[in-house]
Amino acid sequence: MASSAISSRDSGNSSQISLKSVREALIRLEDSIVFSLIERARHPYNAPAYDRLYLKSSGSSLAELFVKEAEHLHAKAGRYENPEEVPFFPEDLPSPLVPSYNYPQVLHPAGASVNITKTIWNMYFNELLPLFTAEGDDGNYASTLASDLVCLQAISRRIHYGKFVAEVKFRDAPLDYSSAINNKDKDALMRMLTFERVEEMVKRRVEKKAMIFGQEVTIEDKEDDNVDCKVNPSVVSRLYGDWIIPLTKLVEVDYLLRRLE
Ligand SMILES: C=C(O[C@@H]1C=C(C(=O)O)C=C[C@H]1O)C(=O)O
Repeated sequence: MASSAISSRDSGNSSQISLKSVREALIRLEDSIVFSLIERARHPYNAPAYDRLYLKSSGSSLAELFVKEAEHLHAKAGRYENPEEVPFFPEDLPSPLVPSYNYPQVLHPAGASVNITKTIWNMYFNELLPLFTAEGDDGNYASTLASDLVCLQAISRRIHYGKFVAEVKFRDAPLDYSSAINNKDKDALMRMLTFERVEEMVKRRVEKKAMIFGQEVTIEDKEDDNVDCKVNPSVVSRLYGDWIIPLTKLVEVDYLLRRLE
């Protein structure tokens, strides 16, 4: 299954994007998110990596420096040319060194600029990380932050995918959406784009993925059903229920409000 609904080389005509293909991309991103959390959980919380006082002279945390510098490198390699990718520190990013790739232009230009990375950053470091890491400090801050970066990128990509979801929903019912957009009626937009049954399925599926992907695999058959998971499946379900799904919907509403500019 492709991880993107729109940017694969042979996807051709951008108008072929559908709610089904976008939802398939979201399902594939669940795997990336669950695996990234499992990788991060190899290390304890490692508080100095996030403490601005730890790097005495810089005024930033090691986490901020790490993500900024990584994004500079990724920008040079062309990462942010893809409309699915949103940097956490868009200021002063270098231009790509690579020739441009012709990504299909699916999004409305005004909506393309929706960016809620600050909210995602605060949620990840202040709320989520303490829920799935053990207390403690093993000193491995570089590999810890490399894992944080992968988590942040996967979660942010999933949430900002709401732009594509919203574009498809708009194209499927332009008259209904246009009237709510013209009235700036956020509640009506939220009601129109919400599918509770789909959300319930997503939460149940990610919990199951965390259970399956996070098991210790042995060659003997296990008799014990009480397997220890590398990341608590109920934390993954909560991550989706409390943060990823509501923030995806926030991106959808923000995108739609700019869709007719
Ligand atoms: C992303 C969608 O929009 C909403 C958000 C969902 C999500 O974040 O998983 C699921 C259903 C909808 O309420 C969608 O319809 O697929």
